[in-house]
Amino acid sequence: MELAGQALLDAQLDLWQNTFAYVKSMALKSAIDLRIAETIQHHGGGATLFQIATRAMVPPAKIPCLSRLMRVLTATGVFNAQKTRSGISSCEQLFYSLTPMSCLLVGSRNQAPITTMLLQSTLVSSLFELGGWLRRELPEPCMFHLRNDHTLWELADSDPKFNALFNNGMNSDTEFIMDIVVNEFGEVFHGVDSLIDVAGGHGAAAHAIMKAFPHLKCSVLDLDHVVADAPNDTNVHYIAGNMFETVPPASMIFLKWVLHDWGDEECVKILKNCKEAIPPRDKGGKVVIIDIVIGAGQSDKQRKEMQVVFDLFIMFINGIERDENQWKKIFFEAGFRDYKITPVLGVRSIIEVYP
Ligand SMILES: C[S@@+](CC[C@H](N)C(=O)[O-])C[C@H]1O[C@@H](n2cnc3c(N)ncnc32)[C@H](O)[C@@H]1O
Ligand SMILES: O=c1cc(-c2ccc(O)cc2)oc2c(O)c(O)ccc12
Repeated sequence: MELAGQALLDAQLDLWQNTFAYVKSMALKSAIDLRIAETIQHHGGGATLFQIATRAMVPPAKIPCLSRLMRVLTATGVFNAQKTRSGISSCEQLFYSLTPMSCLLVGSRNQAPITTMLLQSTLVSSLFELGGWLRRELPEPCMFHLRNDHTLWELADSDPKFNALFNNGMNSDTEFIMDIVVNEFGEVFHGVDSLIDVAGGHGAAAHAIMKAFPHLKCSVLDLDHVVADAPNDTNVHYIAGNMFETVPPASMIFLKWVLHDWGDEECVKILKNCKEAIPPRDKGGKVVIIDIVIGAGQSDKQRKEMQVVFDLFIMFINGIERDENQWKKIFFEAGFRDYKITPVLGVRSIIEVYP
């Protein structure tokens, strides 16, 4: 392909957009670190540069740099900026406000904890290993292990700060998505009287389900050290155990963001244990999975791109996002007979699996 003129410059622009994508990520991270969305909300939905600088403790000499950061965050749709005349001099100044994206950095649907977790250095730096990791023969450590000398789960177990960052991040995601699941797709839980949230962490999903359906008896199964730190002020019942060994009985088994951590063989093992835990289909038994199904649902470019980017991202812990055929294969190998994919959670789907 011989490019010339404008096409050549457009190609360079594409290259730069991909090369500098991380600068946008770091601008977003700094907006969270400096609590800019909270400052805008604190000032009634519109804040000046000076107000943002004051609450973020940015010294006067750095205000021009902060202004340049705000220019990027406005250009990339994180914030809006509007010119307004104010004060005695009636000079023009910018008022920054929230966009739908930055509304997710404040309030009850706050996604700042998961965004902070995703943009911290142990995770981001793992992806520096991608090229080298691809050249290594199997079996070998995942990118996270190569970079940090521990698996993610080992680090969570040994480093309380990392553990808190990870659990708070996962909790904020769970609260966000479960609010939609129970309010808009609550029929998934109809006819169910007991549920085990397998590998449910600190129980944010079980808590949301119990709040919406108080008759439902909800338990969380997770590893000893996770259950040891679980909150004790809820009606959720916590069970310390290993999903590869056994899953306690219930009419429904719930798995959110769990199977994408594991290869097919491990998933089949987990799903077989889930199948043993539930009654037959005509007695209401089913497994409900919240995960990505690549290619399911609206196939707009942005959604499809996010699904495959997420798949590459989760490779950092040897995880995988699956398409329908890949899911089908593990369901049938685990002995299930039927499944239904409802692709209604943005890039994620609700998958109901029947014995
Ligand atoms: C990505 S987190 C998902 C947590 C939760 N489902 C959510 O969406 O917030 C994966 C969870 O799997 C748990 N886990 C890993 N190995 C496990 C095992 N063998 N048995 C039970 N839980 C396990 C981890 O402790 C962690 O809480
Ligand atoms: O490192 C992660 C990140 C996530 C994740 C990303 C985006 C969200 O909105 C929620 C969660 O999920 C993970 C996960 O499920 C896992 O088992 C390991 C690592 C991560």
